Amino acid sequence: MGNPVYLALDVPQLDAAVALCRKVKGHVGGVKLGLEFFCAHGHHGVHEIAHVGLPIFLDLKLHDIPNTVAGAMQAIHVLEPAIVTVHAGGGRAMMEDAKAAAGENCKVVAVTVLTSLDDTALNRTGVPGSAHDQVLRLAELAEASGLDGIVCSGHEVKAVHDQWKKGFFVVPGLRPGGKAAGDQKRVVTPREARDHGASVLVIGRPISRAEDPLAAAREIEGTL
Ligand SMILES: O=C(O)c1cc(=O)[nH]c(=O)n1[C@@H]1O[C@H](COP(=O)(O)O)[C@@H](O)[C@H]1O
Repeated sequence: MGNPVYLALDVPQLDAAVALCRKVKGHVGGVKLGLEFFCAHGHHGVHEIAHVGLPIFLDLKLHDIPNTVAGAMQAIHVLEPAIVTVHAGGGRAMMEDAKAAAGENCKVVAVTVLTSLDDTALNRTGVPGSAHDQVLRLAELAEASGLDGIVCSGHEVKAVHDQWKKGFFVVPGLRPGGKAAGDQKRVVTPREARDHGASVLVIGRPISRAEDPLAAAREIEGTL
């Protein structure tokens, strides 16, 4: 298996994002372009990053009525992303239509409970119980909707993997030992996530904000 680390390019400047990608190429398996990047640089920015030659994970967290989400999926076909995210909270019909509209080579994965939420913050959104149970419920719905997998934290990935053997599991909220969690609440190390069944490890600031991003990427690679 190749390097499972996808670098989250949550960097405002396009030239800085391209330079960072070039620097760590060979020590990450792909790059994740999220809302900050896409809102600032759109299709043009994705094309610029694609020239670096790493697989692209387009993390747009689509969440709308089925027709609108399917239209958005069709509009990003040309960018040939390897992975795209939608929110599981959009429901079964939305996920089914998103998958049907995605290209053949594009994995569609559902965001379950954001890694920035703990149980208390989740309960305040009106969802009772634990983040763990909600992730398992939404994973079941994503599988029934024909998606490839889900996004969850390293706290849940083992249980989800036990329930959905062939699922594709994206795990963010990763911090190599001792690194500041920041806004993340449900955090594990990259190695723990991998050992518990993660398919993709999403890592942003521990690499992008490191004094030496290449050294940070290499160090993480060495722990896997
Ligand atoms: O869908 C995601 O990638 C995602 C889901 C989630 O629950 N939590 C989460 O942090 N992410 C993304 O993963 C990345 C984590 O970045 P760092 O906290 O800097 O490593 C960010 O780009 C987030 O948008």
